[in-house]
Amino acid sequence: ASQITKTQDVGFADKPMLSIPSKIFFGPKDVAFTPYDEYWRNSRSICMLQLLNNKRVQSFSKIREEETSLLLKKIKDSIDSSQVVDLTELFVSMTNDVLCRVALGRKYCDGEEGKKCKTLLLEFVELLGVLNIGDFMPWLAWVNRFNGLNAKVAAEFSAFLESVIEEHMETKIDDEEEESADFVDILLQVQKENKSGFKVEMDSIKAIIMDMFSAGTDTTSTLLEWTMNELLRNPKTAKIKRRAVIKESLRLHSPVPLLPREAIKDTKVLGYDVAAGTQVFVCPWAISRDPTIWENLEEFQPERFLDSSVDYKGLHFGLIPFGAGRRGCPGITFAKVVNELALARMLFHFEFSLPNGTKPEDLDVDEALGITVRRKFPLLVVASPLYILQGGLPPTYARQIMFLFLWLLIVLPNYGGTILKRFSPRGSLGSAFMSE
Ligand code: HEM
Repeated sequence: ASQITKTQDVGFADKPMLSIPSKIFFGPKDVAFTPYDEYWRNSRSICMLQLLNNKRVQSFSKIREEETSLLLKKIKDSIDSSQVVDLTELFVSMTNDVLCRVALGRKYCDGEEGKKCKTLLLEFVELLGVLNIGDFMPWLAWVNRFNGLNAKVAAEFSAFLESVIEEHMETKIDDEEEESADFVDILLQVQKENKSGFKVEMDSIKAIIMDMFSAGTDTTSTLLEWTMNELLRNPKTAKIKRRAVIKESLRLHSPVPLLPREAIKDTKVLGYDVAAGTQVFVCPWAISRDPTIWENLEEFQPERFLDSSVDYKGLHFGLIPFGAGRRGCPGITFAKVVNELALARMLFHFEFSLPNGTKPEDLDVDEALGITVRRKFPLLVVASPLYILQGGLPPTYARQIMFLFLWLLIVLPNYGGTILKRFSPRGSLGSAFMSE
């Protein structure tokens, strides 16, 4: 990994030309599947400087808060109706909705009307996980060509984005609204200003937006799903600081298992000859389970990160879930804040257990095949409120403040410790997360 993404980063910065992404991204004209050329440099720079920089990610905080509140409300509703919660479904919905609002300005997947749009989005992301055997063994290309069904999904998604872009073109945003601009607004602005001399065509806008969905939704919901999976299997670890928990989840379940690269010129890697055009796959999943790097590697032990400087930003090659080098993930900050907020809020408000008396150690950990490694089956849980005095999730904070006030005034000075221990043996769980 270090050879490919650091020492010889430029020499392996190309991506294999895969037939499905090339078709659905119009060339490809996105960022993730584009060869290492002038086009990639320009589109990547738009992503880094305009769409995913810290300031921009910060400007979407209200969207994150609202969408995580909605997630909590759905969990609360499940408690009120004594239903099992499908966390997988909730995470997929939340990440889609966040991306929809950030990229397109509003949710298109709400209500009955939106069901079709939701299915379309999910099918589109799935499409990228389809392996076209012909890309690797040309003589088998006939086995699964880019078939009619795939082409239909791609065309529908493209038409949907076109209508969204036209809608945006009709509504002008002024300078004051700059702060609340979504990705389509920003890309249209870059197209208009044409400062860098890079001509942003309509296909590029569509492809970059499509990239945000394909690279940002599945990966984020997969990470949330596996983190909850591991916290359910190892309840004690939830008390450990969340960053460590997320790092350990990324170590055991790198959402993207393979980083595809292509050699630009003839070279040598660790003594082996590698010819120009050779496809090379770095495997973060396997590296994270390498016994020469990790102890007790099958165990979920977030504490291993507590006194360690190892991070996932691409500098420690034993942990590269976001890749590394010039093709490394530009969405780390975006993903980090959504994940941390969703997890912290969920664990602060609720306790989760497995339905039908399933023991934590019996929770299945089967993985599905695809561009991301998701759980094979949905993660079903039973939720219960963590604090006995918590009166649900009011639309405003007024009720919570009132409860807090009463709690501080009457209950806490007298019986605080006893009550918390008695009714919520894991009371410190949420507090540990929120204290950060
Ligand atoms: C937990 C969440 C995420 C994970 C695990 C993840 C992981 C990755 C990985 C492994 C790569 C390939 C890196 C390489 O080849 O070295 C990548 C690329 C990329 N990611 Fe992410 N990602 C996540 C979230 C996001 C988000 C939220 C966005 C945008 C909204 C995003 C946008 C991209 C883009 C555009 C690329 C292509 C970069 C290029 O080829 O230059 N990712 N990501």
